[in-house]
Amino acid sequence: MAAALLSNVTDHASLPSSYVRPESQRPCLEEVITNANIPTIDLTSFDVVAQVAQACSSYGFFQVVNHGVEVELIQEMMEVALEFFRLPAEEKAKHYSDDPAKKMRLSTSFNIKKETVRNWRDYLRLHCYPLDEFVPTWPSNPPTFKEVVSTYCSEVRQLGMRLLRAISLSLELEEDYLVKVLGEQEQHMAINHYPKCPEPELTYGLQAHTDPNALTILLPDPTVAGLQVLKDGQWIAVNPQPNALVINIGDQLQALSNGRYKSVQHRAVVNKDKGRTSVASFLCPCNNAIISPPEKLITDGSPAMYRSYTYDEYYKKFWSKNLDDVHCLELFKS
Ligand SMILES: O=C(O)CCC(=O)C(=O)O
Ligand SMILES: [Fe+2]
Repeated sequence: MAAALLSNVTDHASLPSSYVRPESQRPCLEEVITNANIPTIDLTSFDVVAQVAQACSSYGFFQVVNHGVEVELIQEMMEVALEFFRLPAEEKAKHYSDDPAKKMRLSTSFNIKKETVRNWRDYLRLHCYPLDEFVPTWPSNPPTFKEVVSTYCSEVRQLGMRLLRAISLSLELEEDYLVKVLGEQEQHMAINHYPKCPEPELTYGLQAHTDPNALTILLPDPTVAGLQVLKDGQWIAVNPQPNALVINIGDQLQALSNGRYKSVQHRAVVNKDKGRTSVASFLCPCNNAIISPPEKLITDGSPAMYRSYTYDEYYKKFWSKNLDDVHCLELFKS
């Protein structure tokens, strides 16, 4: 099974047809805007809430600096992620699974049982909260994996809570509104690895999608750009900044903000000369959290956009679909 992993092959001579997108769905790399970038917010600035409001309503994406996650830890996290994908095929095979219900699995593409065209990506998905429940199930190779990743997860969680409080305030809600509604949040991680690709203009590392969770904190590869964000119908390249983390609003914050903040489409493209690695941390509502727009954000001019639902219902629907299908939130419109 693990033979399916892209990272088991050092140099791919040509792009297998299963990865080739139809002409109308290719990335058109020459049309991507590379000199714009998403907003950067210094979390020590005095007007963080106003900057968050601006970034969330205009881009749904921003980078943060002075975010409190130690620089050495960020570097160690990236290093252990790279090391993991360099492990021998037999070692990686132990973790391989295509079943999205598994709480720890190494897989490839996105959802190979549902999709028609593959994505040029391998990924390791982990559940990360509570740590003492899940760390024992994680890979023990590389030997520093558990320690580095668990420390990174706790720091990122703290940052996530801080951001959720700023986002609540930016919506003129009580500071702990979102943290309370989301309940005992789950935390998932996707360590994405996109090897060098022989024909990057024909495929994606990860096709356009929105994140189904509440808030995502991405550690991008500092050496190569690849993440692109849709803004006013155009794809903007996110140029990684040293030690910055990339934040985006997921589907649940779009619903909980009654559509004021958008869970924006983004994608990862690949390139010929360099592999790329990214580490996405997803804060997810607890399964029985009720997602429903706050009274305060429902007005005559903006009625409730979505019906109430539990996150469990949403997440099951999300994984039962292919990313090419209609957007999952559309199915929850009131
Ligand atoms: O690799 C990236 O830059 C994006 C990853 C991503 O969007 C995801 O894992 O949901
Ligand atoms: Fe994503």
